[in-house]
Amino acid sequence: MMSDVLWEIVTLIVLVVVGGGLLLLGLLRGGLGRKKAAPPVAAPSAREAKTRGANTYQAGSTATIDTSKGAEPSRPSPAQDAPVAESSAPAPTDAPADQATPASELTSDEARPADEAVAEAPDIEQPESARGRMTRLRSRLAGSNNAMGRGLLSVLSGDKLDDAVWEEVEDTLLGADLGVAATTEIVDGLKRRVQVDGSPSAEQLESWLHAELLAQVDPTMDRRIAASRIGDRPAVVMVVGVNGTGKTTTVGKLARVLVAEHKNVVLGAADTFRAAAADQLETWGARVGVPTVRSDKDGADPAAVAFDAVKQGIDGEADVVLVDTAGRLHNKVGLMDELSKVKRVIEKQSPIDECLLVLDATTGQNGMRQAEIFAQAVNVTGVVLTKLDGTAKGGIVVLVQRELGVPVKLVGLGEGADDLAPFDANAFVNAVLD
Ligand SMILES: Nc1nc2c(ncn2[C@@H]2O[C@H](COP(=O)(O)OP(=O)(O)OP(=O)(O)O)[C@@H](O)[C@H]2O)c(=O)[nH]1
Repeated sequence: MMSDVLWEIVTLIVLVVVGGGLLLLGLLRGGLGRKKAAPPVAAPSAREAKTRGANTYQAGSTATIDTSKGAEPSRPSPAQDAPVAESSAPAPTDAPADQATPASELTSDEARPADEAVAEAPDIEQPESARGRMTRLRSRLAGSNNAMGRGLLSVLSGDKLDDAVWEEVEDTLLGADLGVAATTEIVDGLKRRVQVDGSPSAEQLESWLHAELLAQVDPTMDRRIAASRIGDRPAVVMVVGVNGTGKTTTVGKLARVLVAEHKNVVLGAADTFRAAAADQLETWGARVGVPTVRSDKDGADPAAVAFDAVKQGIDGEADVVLVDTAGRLHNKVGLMDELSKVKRVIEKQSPIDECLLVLDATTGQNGMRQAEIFAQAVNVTGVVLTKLDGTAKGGIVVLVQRELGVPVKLVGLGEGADDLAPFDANAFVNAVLD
């Protein structure tokens, strides 16, 4: 009896010990199993953490002066010869176009590893010197405009110089957009010389024609551009003109001309009407290491942008500030008001030393009407005639100078980045009579 009770107690103890052990084991295994099944929490990569923490750089209304301007020039970029229309694409890099990042969207260098930032820095191009550009581009000018010269010379080289011949000379000059007054003066001048000389040789006639044309183009006009510091401040150049005439392109090309002359340039993107205009200008500037002052807001106040650009030019001791403006003409009063306001606001800090009017040479008389409207709003000091490579109407040079009383200072002779040349009266007449 006693041994039966003992056995029952021993069995009970064994069961309790084994059961407890199993329970403990089960609990332990269950706990570990649950831990294993939980998804791992990935630790953020160092790069992700930095990017999240970094501020995205947004170009504000003032840009910092790009100190890379003085940096050693890199090899010329193939983009230099690309059509200018393509310059509205993102800033030139060696990356394919769809990978290139517009300057306004760049993240600050803090956000990327140093080697990456270096690899993506835009190449600084070395623009071609402006000297002799018109001679280099002479074939472009001659290509379309020497039809007028050849026509005149062939008419004048006939057997006799009668009324029919003079009429044909007049028609050719008028057809090349010289305008009535200049045409009459040229024909009268030639007639007078013929009366004195009797029967001139073909060479003599050509040299008279050269002299008459040159007198009309007027080599004595002062075609220099205010682009050097005046006293203790930068020169301020305002560029006006109808959209599509090549205004923004001209400001970009002019910046290149000035950089080639070792000028320290600041660009002001005060054409806030067309959203892409500021990007386009900034791209031109970046190519030659020139800072662009802009606003990222569409339709921002152009006068405020112009003010900031001039301020940056003054503070940074630049040589020259080039201010691009909008030129929509559908509302003449609005345009005049806007341009006058830009002018007024700039003049709170500095006089405007130069106001260049950009005209498309292919628009002929229509362009002249536009020119007059601009001349009423601002004090135009010089004309840039663009697309002279694409027209046989080079006589517009003479017409525009007569009508506005200001010289043609620069001519656009192609879509290439260095196809803007200082206007040279002799080279122009030589090309026409080539
Ligand atoms: N053939 C030729 N094309 C030119 C010349 N200058 C500019 N262009 C072209 O003219 C077109 C218009 O140029 P833009 O600079 O965008 O015109 P814009 O007047 O500034 O227009 P907005 O920026 O809207 O004010 C572009 O396709 C240029 O490549 C030139 O001298 N010759």
